Amino acid sequence: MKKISILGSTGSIGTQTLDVVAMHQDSFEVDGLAAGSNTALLLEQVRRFKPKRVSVASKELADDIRTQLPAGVELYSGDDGLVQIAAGGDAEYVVTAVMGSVGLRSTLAAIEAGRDIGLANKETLVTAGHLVTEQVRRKGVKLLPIDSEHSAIFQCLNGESKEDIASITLTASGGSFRDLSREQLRDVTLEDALRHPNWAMGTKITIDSATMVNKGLEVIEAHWLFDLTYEQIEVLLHPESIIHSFVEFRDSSIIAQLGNPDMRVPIQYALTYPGRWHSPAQRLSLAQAGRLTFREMDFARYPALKLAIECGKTGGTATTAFNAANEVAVARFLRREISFLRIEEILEEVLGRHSVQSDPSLEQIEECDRTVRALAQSL
Ligand SMILES: NC(=O)C1=CN([C@@H]2O[C@H](COP(=O)(O)OP(=O)(O)OC[C@H]3O[C@@H](n4cnc5c(N)ncnc54)[C@H](OP(=O)(O)O)[C@@H]3O)[C@@H](O)[C@H]2O)C=CC1
Ligand SMILES: CC(=O)[C@@H](O)[C@H](O)COP(=O)(O)O
Ligand SMILES: [Mn+2]
Repeated sequence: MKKISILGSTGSIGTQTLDVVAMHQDSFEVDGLAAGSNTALLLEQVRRFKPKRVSVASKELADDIRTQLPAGVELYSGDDGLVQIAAGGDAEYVVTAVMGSVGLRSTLAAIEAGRDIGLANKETLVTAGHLVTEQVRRKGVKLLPIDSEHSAIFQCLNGESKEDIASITLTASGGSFRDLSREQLRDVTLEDALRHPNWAMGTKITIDSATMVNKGLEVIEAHWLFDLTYEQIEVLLHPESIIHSFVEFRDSSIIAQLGNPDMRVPIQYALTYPGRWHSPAQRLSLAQAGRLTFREMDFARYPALKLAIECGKTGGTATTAFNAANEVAVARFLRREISFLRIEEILEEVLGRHSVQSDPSLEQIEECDRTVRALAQSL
């Protein structure tokens, strides 16, 4: 029995993690669940998976559900609530699946408590990768990637030595607007942007895929997870999302990981590593797929990807600022306050004004995150 807690249990990754748990009920016990504001779904999850502790985004939401929880279930709220689910109780493994840098403190708390991490919350590594990876090393815990590209790279590197890696390539679907020119992006709607061609995901990451910010965040995530230089990390357009990513070694061999786009596979692998268990995912038939296609990444078409990689190379608070500005810009687009192209403009404007601090402490990261959010909201 592996005891796990899930931060963001009501989201796309959170619910799919519980699908995996439900499929292997004799192997997992759910200790804690943290949700945001979807209390109806959280209560359903409580009835089904019987966690000992739960958390919601605010005290008001906690007050709403207090009387509906079974006796004995501990109830927490807010950012401290997330930390309680991450580091309290006796889970040995924490899945971090909240959206955004709000997940940073709870991820650090889970690592400090000696828990292995299944990491979906890529913003945590983008905003403070040096703090997270340093703490992982110090505590000797496992940091297992859930993001499909990083799970693919992790699988390709199994048993290989780091010195033999020439480069890794993250594949990109191209997102909802991959067949549109920049000119055509002027008039796109929120509904269009939310129609990802291959993956059903939360709203924020779906918009990030359309701007190609998602791939930028993933390049930075890969830098921290695999300790590679930015020069070793490449990006390739692959509209079918069948090859999830690949590694080229110094002898020119390439090892890739393939599968139908279904997040339950990388989620399960992160939970069962190094084991491979039966999964409900539909098997990939290459004969049926017929052909796989690739296009070189067009950095002029996707300027936010270029900017993200530049921030990664700069380091320090540049990636913190990039992430915070993006979270705010995407939230504003989702509220229909700004147009799709304005997201990129806000990123450019914020980064243009940002003074980078190198090797920032947690407090400096949080201060940068706060300041940039205020600026991105005001633009
Ligand atoms: N979806 C996917 O296929 C993939 C996602 N990822 C990454 O995984 C992470 C989650 O993505 P996804 O599942 O799509 O996102 P969703 O928006 O679907 O889910 C986000 C989850 O976080 C919770 N949450 C949001 N804010 C807070 C808060 N302040 N306190 C506590 N909980 C909060 C939400 O709660 P509620 O809904 O109750 O408000 C929800 O459970 C992101 O970092 C994303 O980049 C990576 C690869 C693939
Ligand atoms: C499923 C997953 O890992 C997402 O991050 C996915 O990669 C999004 O696809 P694109 O960013 O390639 O459109
Ligand atoms: Mn991904």
